[in-house]
Amino acid sequence: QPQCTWGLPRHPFPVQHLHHPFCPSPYPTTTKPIPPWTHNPYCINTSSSSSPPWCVFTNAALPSHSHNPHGLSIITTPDLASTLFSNLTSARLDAAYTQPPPPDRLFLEKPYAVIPIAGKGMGAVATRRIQREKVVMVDLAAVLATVDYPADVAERDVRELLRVAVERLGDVEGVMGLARRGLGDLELTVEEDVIGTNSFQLSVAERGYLGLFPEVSRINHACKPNAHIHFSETTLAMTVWSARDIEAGEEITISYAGVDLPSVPRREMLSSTWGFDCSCSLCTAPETERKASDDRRLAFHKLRSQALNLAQEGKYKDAAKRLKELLRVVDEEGLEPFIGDLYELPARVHYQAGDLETARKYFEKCMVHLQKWAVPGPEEEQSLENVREILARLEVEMRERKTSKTKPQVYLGNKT
Ligand SMILES: C[S@@+](CC[C@H](N)C(=O)[O-])C[C@H]1O[C@@H](n2cnc3c(N)ncnc32)[C@H](O)[C@@H]1O
Repeated sequence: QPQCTWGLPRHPFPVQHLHHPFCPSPYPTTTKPIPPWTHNPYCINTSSSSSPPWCVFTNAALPSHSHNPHGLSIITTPDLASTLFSNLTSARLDAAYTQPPPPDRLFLEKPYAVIPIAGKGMGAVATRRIQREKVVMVDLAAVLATVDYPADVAERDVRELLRVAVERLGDVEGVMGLARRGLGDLELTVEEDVIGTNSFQLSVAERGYLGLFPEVSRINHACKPNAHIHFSETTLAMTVWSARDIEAGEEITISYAGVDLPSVPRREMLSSTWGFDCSCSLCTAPETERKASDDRRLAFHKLRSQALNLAQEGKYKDAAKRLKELLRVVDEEGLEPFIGDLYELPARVHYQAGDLETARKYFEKCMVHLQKWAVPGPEEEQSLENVREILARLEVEMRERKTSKTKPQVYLGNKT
């Protein structure tokens, strides 16, 4: 590969301190922007000469297939920007918008419209019936802003970076027109208000970012939502999946907080982090209904920690009993679509308890959950590979069991 992703020739020898040791940093700039950026990076230097500058990197034409691309601005260091963009090849981006293929992915036309919702500003409402487990929306980040500034970066510089990040986007009005909380006392700039009101906290390449997704950010929160979101570090896109059948005319909702939280911490989190008092159907339901939901969510946490402790003590049959009860509670509370990463626990516990049939059922559920990452990144690929291997080994073991009645022999641990 003679060239680096951002168009510069590779170093003949690796440079140790760079994330991409064979690629020069795209900073300092040349007079012409270096692809994939459509603008020269806008950078501020920190007072320490040894720390890297913090810059805005923009490609105003992404996603490239869109008629009205909102663009992507990343606020980070040059090395980190190159890490993010080296993943974001056009093939991967295309895949984010075409994977999974129908029938799991919905049609070319949007199955929703953004319209006013009483008491919540705007919101996304289904314009047709959406079956459970369909891709409803895919949205590339418009702004990814680091939350890891070193202490010597001044507040006014952070504001300036945000201003430039938004100003350079392909659809500035679209982004500036998103919801704002307008926290008067804090004297926020419009960009800060928009980002603070609409962004999700994300981890990319093990760093913390605020991610703004203009289309997803029109979806309101519900404590018992009918859709869920997946963010891919590989494509920097957020995918919205329906969690149950959604009827035409029904509002599409996601959870901004942990979907398993009981009402008090949930409402506190929504108020402190997102700045609003939740008026979703669960929060406005009669007291008895809210209490029943809280009881189930508390039981969920209690049963999970009991099952974990019992499994650690090697009491797999008791752990399996707790997990059976836990999954009943999950079902009753309608949380089943949101707990995909929990299935590994019952899978392993049932395996250790000698119930290979049930273990296989849960490993298959793990697989379905992992496959939901529309375009899996390297970590998801590895997890998928692990589960595939486990399932193959289980099949062999089940066949052997049928002939000789032995106890489980293989420990289904992660590959080291
Ligand atoms: C990410 S935006 C969602 C879209 C927004 N309603 C709009 O008009 O663009 C978050 C804002 O929507 C409103 N919101 C979202 N979910 C809500 C809920 N469950 N109850 C009340 N307000 C909500 C709050 O004003 C919140 O600050």
